[in-house]
Amino acid sequence: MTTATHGKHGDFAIEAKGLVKRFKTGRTHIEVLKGVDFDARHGDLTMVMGPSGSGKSTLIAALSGLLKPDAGRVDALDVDNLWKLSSGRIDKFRLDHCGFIFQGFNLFPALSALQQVTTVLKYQGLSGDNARRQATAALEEVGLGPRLHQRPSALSGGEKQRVAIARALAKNPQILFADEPTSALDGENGQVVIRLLRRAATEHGAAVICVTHDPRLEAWADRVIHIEDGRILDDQRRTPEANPMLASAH
Ligand SMILES: Nc1ncnc2c1ncn2[C@@H]1O[C@H](COP(=O)(O)OP(=O)(O)OP(=O)(O)O)[C@@H](O)[C@H]1O
Repeated sequence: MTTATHGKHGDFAIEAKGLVKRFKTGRTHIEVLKGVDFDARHGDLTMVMGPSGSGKSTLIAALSGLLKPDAGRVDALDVDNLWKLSSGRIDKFRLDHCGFIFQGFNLFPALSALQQVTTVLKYQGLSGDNARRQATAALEEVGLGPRLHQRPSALSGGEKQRVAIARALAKNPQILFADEPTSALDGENGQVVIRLLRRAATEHGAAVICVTHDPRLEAWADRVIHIEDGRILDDQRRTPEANPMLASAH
């Protein structure tokens, strides 16, 4: 199951130029993004690292159509200047093309693992049977075949995060945004999540953009971007280790 590279921006799934975002706190404005240029390619696992408060989550929100920047533009897939679209069309773009994974899992307490995933697919227009089939396949891919009918309260943190990943991947998104996806997980579950993100890039061809403090992710990344105080300080392309499990054990 590979997403063909497409979109008029070629290899780039997303390109942003000159992003500025300010927040008002009392009478003062703080500038959280100070003219950030950013891009991410299909098939790459791009890591965004930086200290707390450096603007990582704000960047993800501006790139994904969740938070309007004060200046700058975002071109994504076939869309020129995402922020010029109506809010309804931005929502549709996100629903059709983007997956999200957050540290808090964001699962509905009353729904089983299978229902968490089918709900999103039905919202996208799939019929009940197709949604169930696709959701089951996505949950099996993350190793949750035997836990399809459990609710979040009966799942471990690692399993909940895998449900969230299955939900994000089930629609085969071209862009996958992950914000601190391993921070609530122990080492072993963190590794499972990292491997799934790697696979989303390599096997599904998604542009995976992952904000993290977790240095274990670095071995799996194609690119590591460091952001500090609203500016990109460093942008390194690297070759992921053949066996990052072993690499990270040293
Ligand atoms: N809605 C808001 N109103 C005011 N200030 C905000 C708002 N959202 C974020 N900020 C501020 O912007 C700065 C950057 O926040 P952001 O969440 O992007 O940082 P981050 O790098 O993701 O941090 P962390 O690693 O702690 O999650 C912080 O100082 C934060 O307090």
